[in-house]
Amino acid sequence: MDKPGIVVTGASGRMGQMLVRTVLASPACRLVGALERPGHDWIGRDLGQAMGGPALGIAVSDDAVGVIAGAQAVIDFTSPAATVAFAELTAQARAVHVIGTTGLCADDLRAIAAAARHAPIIRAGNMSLGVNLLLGLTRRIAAALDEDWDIEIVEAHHRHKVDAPSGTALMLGEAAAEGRGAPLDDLRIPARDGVTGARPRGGIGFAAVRGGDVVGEHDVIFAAEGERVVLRHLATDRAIFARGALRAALWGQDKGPGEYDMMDVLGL
Ligand SMILES: NC(=O)C1=CN([C@@H]2O[C@H](COP(=O)(O)OP(=O)(O)OC[C@H]3O[C@@H](n4cnc5c(N)ncnc54)[C@H](O)[C@@H]3O)[C@@H](O)[C@H]2O)C=CC1
Ligand SMILES: O=C(O)C1=N[C@H](C(=O)O)C[C@H](O)C1
Repeated sequence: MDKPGIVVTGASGRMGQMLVRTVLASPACRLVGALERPGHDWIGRDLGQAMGGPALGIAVSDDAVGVIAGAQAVIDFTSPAATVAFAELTAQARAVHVIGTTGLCADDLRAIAAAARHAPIIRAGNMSLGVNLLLGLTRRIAAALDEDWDIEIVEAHHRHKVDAPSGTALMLGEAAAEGRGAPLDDLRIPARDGVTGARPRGGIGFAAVRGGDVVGEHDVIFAAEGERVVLRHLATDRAIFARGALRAALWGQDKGPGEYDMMDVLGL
């Protein structure tokens, strides 16, 4: 059987370019298309040349219907609105949709769930091995410690990031809430600003730092009287996310319709 053909969406983006390089370097798949948003100045240009290298013979396109129709997998790190549209098109093509996009709202998640009735969708706010390992540790530690231990999640990202808390921070928060035996919505402490009053016992707090070129840093802090436990993940190279996403696209090739995450892909 032919190697799976992969389409990268948002091909000019920070993750898009990293994904293009990762797919091209893999002997297990072929790059068959690159999508950008209508009006982007890469549309119609050769992808390799637009990235500052030799020609690849793949023109960057805004024809999502036509490009996705020829794919076995779509790797998508774009924006929530684009991802919802790609979910429907990828499901129509019965291809695997790997979603790295964060900042998705409840309506977006419902649309993605509807698309997953027709084809596999693998979605995670963080595709790295390290963060997915940290999810299990966070759940276990939160389950072992009582409410004398306050849980705070602190994340830092580059100045261009548009959503907060990060997708990873929310995943870590969900893991901590699961350890505490309650939904995150019940435990989440609203963002602090002004006279907030004392910290609610048992709540889970979030704080976001934005600046410079930080790739992604996450601390899960368990703080009690007299001691603290801190779990930390530092991403220093976006290649970790791209490798995870490609692994998910290949893993999904023999999977039936449904929603999956990186814990499924990694067997964690
Ligand atoms: N799950 C994970 O492991 C990771 C997730 N992310 C998430 O991925 C997303 C993208 O991040 P970056 O690459 O840093 O952003 P970026 O802004 O550099 O790239 C996004 C790209 O998507 C393109 N785009 C927007 N609408 C489009 C459309 N309708 N059709 C085609 N392309 C479209 C934009 O033009 C842009 O080139 C964010 O939500 C971010 O949080 C980022 C890193 C890791
Ligand atoms: O926008 C980013 O850059 C990142 N986004 C993801 C998130 O929201 O957690 C993953 C990673 O931290 C980088």
